[in-house]
Amino acid sequence: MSDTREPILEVEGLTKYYESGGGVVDTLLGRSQEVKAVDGVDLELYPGETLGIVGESGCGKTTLAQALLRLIEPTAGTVRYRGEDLTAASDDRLRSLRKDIQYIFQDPFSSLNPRLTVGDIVGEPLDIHGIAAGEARTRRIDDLLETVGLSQRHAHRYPHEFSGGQRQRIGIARALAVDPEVIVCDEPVSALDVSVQAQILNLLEDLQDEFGLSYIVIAHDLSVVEHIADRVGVLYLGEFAEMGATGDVFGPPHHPYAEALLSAIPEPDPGWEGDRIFLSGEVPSPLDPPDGCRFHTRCPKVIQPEGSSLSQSEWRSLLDLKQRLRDADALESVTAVAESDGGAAGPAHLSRSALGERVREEFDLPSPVSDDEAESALSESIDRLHDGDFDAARAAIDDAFESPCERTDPPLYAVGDGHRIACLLYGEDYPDAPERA
Ligand SMILES: Nc1ncnc2c1ncn2[C@@H]1O[C@H](COP(=O)(O)OP(=O)(O)OP(=O)(O)O)[C@@H](O)[C@H]1O
Repeated sequence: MSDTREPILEVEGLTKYYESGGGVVDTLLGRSQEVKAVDGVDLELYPGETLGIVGESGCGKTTLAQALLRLIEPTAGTVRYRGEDLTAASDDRLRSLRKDIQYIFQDPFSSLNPRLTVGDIVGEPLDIHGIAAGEARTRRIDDLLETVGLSQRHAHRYPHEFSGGQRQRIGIARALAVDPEVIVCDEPVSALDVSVQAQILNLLEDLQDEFGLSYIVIAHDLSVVEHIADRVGVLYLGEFAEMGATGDVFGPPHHPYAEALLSAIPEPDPGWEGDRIFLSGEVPSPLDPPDGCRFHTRCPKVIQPEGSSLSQSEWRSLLDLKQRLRDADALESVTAVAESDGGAAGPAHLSRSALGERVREEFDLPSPVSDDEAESALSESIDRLHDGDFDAARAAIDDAFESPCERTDPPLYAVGDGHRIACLLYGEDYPDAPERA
């Protein structure tokens, strides 16, 4: 969806690196590492729309949401609200801007002050911003409680007397108190029972219609954003992998990461087995994100060098082996088959052919693999491993198996109207890529 309207919120290059001191020795040596939680994110939010932001745990969703509002200080980048740069605003100005941009926290159990009555929780922002006092304040609180489906009599009770869904309603009433234009909702329903989730999402939608609100909704659950968002951004290791209208992101073409996330959405039909895509490996550490495309270490569609005749699954497995060899400092850390085959002495005592078999079995590689050159590089690497020469084993495989995805960090390529995907498959250098929309 291309939009000719002016965005209400415009974010450019937003970056948040956390300092991670490491251990005592690192500190003494003056070494500190940076957790690259959010790394140069651009986004726009248009008036009256809902932008969903999805991704696995740890991909930087909460950091992005909080850096947007300067609840944590961004390391770099700008956030413009109606043209005004929030990142350059004075503390006073920021306080006043926070009236327009509100934040709803993930956990309604811990985000409400247990010592305040519901009336005072909802009334607090009215006091802070000097919006209403006395009877007007009481009336406003009563109205707000009714707006979110609670009632006046709840004003004198305490948060612990309410269910999870009701507490989230209190959080929403509190956010609405100052008449905001934008609400950032951080996992607004993930702490709630499934039956209550739909009620809260419906409430958010009703309030959007009634008050013309714009939302950013953070969720790890794709079905939540499918339900509520007009556009969706898929975050991976602090960067957007894909962004577009919800219907476009949920349909092809996909970023391979988004495709894997979508394949994991449970279907209502219990007999449905589907084509779930299992990603290899763990999410890499944001302390040291992979070079090139951040997803290449797990991507099922990682690009092969020209002329390769390997199957895609062989290629993926060879890159997994290459990664394991890079990180390895002992044979045991390459292949986990130590005790059963090598006895107590470990895999170092395996014969050459047994070691080869174990490596192929563990990485799901046939013997031979379907490309002659690749087979000879793999055999050479296994030979060197058997000699205990890690550098040579690494070199044999490093040179032979190189993907452009390891070198080039893809920009977000336009694949349709307002639909963008950060994957080299959609770049001009790869004409075999799936057809553009
Ligand atoms: N204060 C902090 N100091 C150091 N690292 C942090 C800090 N807060 C978050 N991180 C790291 O930043 C990365 C992104 O975290 P963030 O909480 O933003 O992700 P998320 O997608 O919201 O995850 P979740 O859904 O689990 O909350 C993670 O690796 C996390 O460990």
